[in-house]
Amino acid sequence: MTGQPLFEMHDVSVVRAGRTILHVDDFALAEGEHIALLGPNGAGKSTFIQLFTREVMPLHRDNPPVRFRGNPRPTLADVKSCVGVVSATMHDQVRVHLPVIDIVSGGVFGTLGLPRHVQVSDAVIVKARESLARLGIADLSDRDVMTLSTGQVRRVLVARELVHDPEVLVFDEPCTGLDPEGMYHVRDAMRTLASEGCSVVLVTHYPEDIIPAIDRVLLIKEAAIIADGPKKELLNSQEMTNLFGVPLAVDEADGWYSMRGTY
Ligand SMILES: Nc1ncnc2c1ncn2[C@@H]1O[C@H](COP(=O)(O)OP(=O)(O)OP(=O)(O)O)[C@@H](O)[C@H]1O
Repeated sequence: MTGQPLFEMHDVSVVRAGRTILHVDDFALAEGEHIALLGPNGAGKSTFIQLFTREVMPLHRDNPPVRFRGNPRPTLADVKSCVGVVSATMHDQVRVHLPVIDIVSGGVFGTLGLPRHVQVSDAVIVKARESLARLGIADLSDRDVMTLSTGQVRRVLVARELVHDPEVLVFDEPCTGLDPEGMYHVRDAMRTLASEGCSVVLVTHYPEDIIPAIDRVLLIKEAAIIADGPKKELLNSQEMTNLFGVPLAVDEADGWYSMRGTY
């Protein structure tokens, strides 16, 4: 790795209710790098992401265990200025009748719609329309978000993150609850953004979500990183069977992976 990493961890422990829910010996993510975190329910993936986004603090160490661009004490604002997050949890919060353009413009304020009494500038609206166009959903701009399909809302939430030009986009289980059409478009959005130079950090249970541009895979199980390396070495039947604890077979075609149970 050349240059200063975007994010590094050394001897990091997160403890909740007296239990270590994640321990990381060493990890570094380079600027612009794409990565997928794969692991079973409760493994510690979201905790890992929340360390990155400064929503979770590790146990104190004399030598700061987490650094963001070399800074041992980055603020939430430092991280938010360059990292966007799209998650199914955020999706659950979309429960108001608002035009899509307001949802996307709200990304500038970090809110799901536009805050009361806020007059949004023309520049923000232009940026929001551009973000929708980047994802191929410009035609949804004036629709009531509550009338969209689950897959369309998920893409609107990606567009909402794009309004502040993130350098890194975290996709936390982005395809959960989507039908094949929704999955297709969300994976296509990840593909487009990665090809445009945005670093993609993906959290998933399924190799199918891992777009070809992601080469590095982190396997997380029982609060620890059990493997960190190129996907061609880790996305195979043996590693997946060990990771999820049931017999699984992995196939690859044109850089895309698929996984099924063997019985
Ligand atoms: N505040 C908390 N108090 C106690 N336990 C917690 C707390 N937060 C998380 N945990 C536990 O820590 C473990 C790791 O949680 P985490 O959400 O990071 O897992 P995950 O890999 O993202 O799981 P999933 O795939 O189900 O989303 C889980 O067993 C969870 O129950």
